[in-house]
Amino acid sequence: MSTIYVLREVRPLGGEPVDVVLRDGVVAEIAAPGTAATDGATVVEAAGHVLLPGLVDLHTHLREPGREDAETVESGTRAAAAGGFTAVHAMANTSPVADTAGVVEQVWRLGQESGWVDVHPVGAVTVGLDGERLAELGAMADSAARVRVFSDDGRCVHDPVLMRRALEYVKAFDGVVAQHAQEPRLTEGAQMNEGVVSAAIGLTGWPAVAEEAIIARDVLLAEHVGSRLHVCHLSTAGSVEIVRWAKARGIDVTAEVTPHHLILTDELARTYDATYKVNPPLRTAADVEAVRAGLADGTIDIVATDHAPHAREDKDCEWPAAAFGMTGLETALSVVQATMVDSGRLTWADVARVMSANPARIGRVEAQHGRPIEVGEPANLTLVDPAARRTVVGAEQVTASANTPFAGHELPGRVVATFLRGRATVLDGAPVEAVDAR
Ligand SMILES: NC(=O)N[C@@H](CC(=O)O)C(=O)O
Ligand SMILES: [Zn+2]
Ligand SMILES: [Zn+2]
Repeated sequence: MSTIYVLREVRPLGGEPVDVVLRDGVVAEIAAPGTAATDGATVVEAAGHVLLPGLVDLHTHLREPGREDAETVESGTRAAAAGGFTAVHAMANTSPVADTAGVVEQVWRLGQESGWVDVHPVGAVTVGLDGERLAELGAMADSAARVRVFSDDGRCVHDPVLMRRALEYVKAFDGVVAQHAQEPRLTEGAQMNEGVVSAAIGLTGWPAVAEEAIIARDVLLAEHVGSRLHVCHLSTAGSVEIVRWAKARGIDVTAEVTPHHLILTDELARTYDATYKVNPPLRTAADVEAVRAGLADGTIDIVATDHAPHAREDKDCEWPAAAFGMTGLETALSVVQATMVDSGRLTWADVARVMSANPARIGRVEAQHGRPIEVGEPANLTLVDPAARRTVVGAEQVTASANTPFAGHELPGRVVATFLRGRATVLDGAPVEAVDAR
């Protein structure tokens, strides 16, 4: 028999307190505060805590198969649950690449076995991410993994003919192409944002135009083909402007920003600490302000972590030799609270939209995730204590990798509990071990 939970005096979406009862995998009852029957139930005292729909990450790197030393499906999904997520989309740049029905089904099955979150594999757009031949998009869509998001993330689909064909192809199964917007010729050897700091410290720059030129091209291609485009980890003020223009024109484009691009700038490169080396690079304070404004006004649809764990030897080296990427699953919600909620730019209901409902809809998992908190809905939920503060300690992170850029930072908010179909994956702020999966 499954455990019954009573979340006492909790505030759904930051609203008025109620008791929420989880039973048989669903929200079974919503009652006046302090009135729900607690016989046989586990009571979670949640006064002052905010209840959100379980977070959905459209952009996670789980590294399995191939780099299990950096992360596995098991460790990455446990980190996701700790961060308040109930579903993640696992990027295709594994080894082998997730470019066939066989590989996406393998990742999907590993996700099922892990039981921490629902894992939805992303399929590669091109064979081996080589940018030359389209992968078996239809076979991946029809597989048990039911792939709807396709991306060569880590690489840009830079050939406009291939990009056009991919956009045309995915229409047949309501898929979306998620583009890593990076013009390769403009970013050869690039190490960080091109600007005042790169000039001062002598690292090769990655100009904003290398991102913006691809986004501009792709929104026009999406319009021409009548297809759906998603822009990964948008990072510049110009990119926000282009997406805003495209949406005003009625183009079917969605965009994401990462937590790190909402708070960190290229000034950090002066440390030469490769923890801050990421693709796209950390930009300027003006770009940070522009992406915050874009997220607040709906131009940017979602926050996605781009959780990119790397083994120590790939990060503990000189900047030019280090891998691009930083972890993010366990700090995402706190960074969004710090930058957007505590500043009054987003409400908790908005956070539910940009971190759950919108990513669920874009990834076509909205039947299970990003649902309203109502009786009868699947109990995929996250309980947050917004008044808590914590100092991030790298070694205490659940992820198997140590490359968090927030070590030593004090951040607001704490995920107290996460529920996947009514089963607690996290309680009292810690993953529930011996998860009796499914
Ligand atoms: N974001 C990164 O810096 N790295 C990602 C690839 C990517 O998202 O482009 C990775 O796979 O490590
Ligand atoms: Zn990318
Ligand atoms: Zn990525």
